[in-house]
Amino acid sequence: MSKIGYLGPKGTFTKLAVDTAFNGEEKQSFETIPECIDAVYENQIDIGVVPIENAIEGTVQLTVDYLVHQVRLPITAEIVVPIQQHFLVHGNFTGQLDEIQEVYSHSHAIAQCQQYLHKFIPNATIHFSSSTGKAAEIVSKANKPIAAIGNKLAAKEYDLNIYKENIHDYPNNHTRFVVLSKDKNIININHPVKMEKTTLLITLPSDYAGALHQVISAFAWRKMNLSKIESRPTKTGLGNYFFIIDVNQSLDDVLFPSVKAELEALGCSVTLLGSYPVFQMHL
Ligand SMILES: O=C(O)C(=O)Cc1ccccc1
Repeated sequence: MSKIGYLGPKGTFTKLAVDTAFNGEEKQSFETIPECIDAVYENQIDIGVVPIENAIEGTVQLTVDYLVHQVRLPITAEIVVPIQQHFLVHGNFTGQLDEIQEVYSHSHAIAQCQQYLHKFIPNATIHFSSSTGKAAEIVSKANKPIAAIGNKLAAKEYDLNIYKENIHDYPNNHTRFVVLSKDKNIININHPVKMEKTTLLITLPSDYAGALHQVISAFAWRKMNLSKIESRPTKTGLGNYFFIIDVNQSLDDVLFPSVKAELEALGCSVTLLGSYPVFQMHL
């Protein structure tokens, strides 16, 4: 039986993702994304699950940067989960919304509910917490009118009332979670595979006109479909970037080696971050 770590504490969306995708396994919560990734690296756990991208707010930069710059672990699966954000208050709170002085949540959850916060409690102070579960924990222990943004599991785990359901600004809210493990054979997710994907990290040669165009062309003329391309600073100086590219197919012996050779001939470096199945969850 594998030991699975996740961004906790109890009641996070990551925990919901883990509970839906894996059953029966031993689970351990971590307060931060780097702690969870480190634990896989140091073999304290076999599998780590952390958020990587939200449909409304975009990439979870901490996850990408930690995986690229600090601890390289293969992505061995992706779990996509629908996200519903609720406004959670302490059970003792019976007052009006405008009495709420502070709102706690993960920065992505706050960003997903920007319009609701702006419209209904524009004067509340926003506090960012390491996760939505942590925010719910803080509210459960507080003795003043504060609120958290989180899911139904958090309301249940911390005995909070759902003051208002579905406060996220856009209806089609989903988050992608990456499954990280040294051994891809231990991943046992009994759900239909939606698609196969490969994630590459590409660094361009500096000062080379049209380099990005040529990189994209290498995939285009091979009819390799890209579902994401994102630039991030290399952290070596202003204006230096690497690209993370998601290709909608699994690693093979023909197309990927030839793309790699073509890009390397241009002076690019190409690193594989993972080739993995994508599972779409329905909660
Ligand atoms: O904080 C959580 O519950 C997480 O798992 C991270 C997150 C935050 C907001 C939306 C999706 C995932």
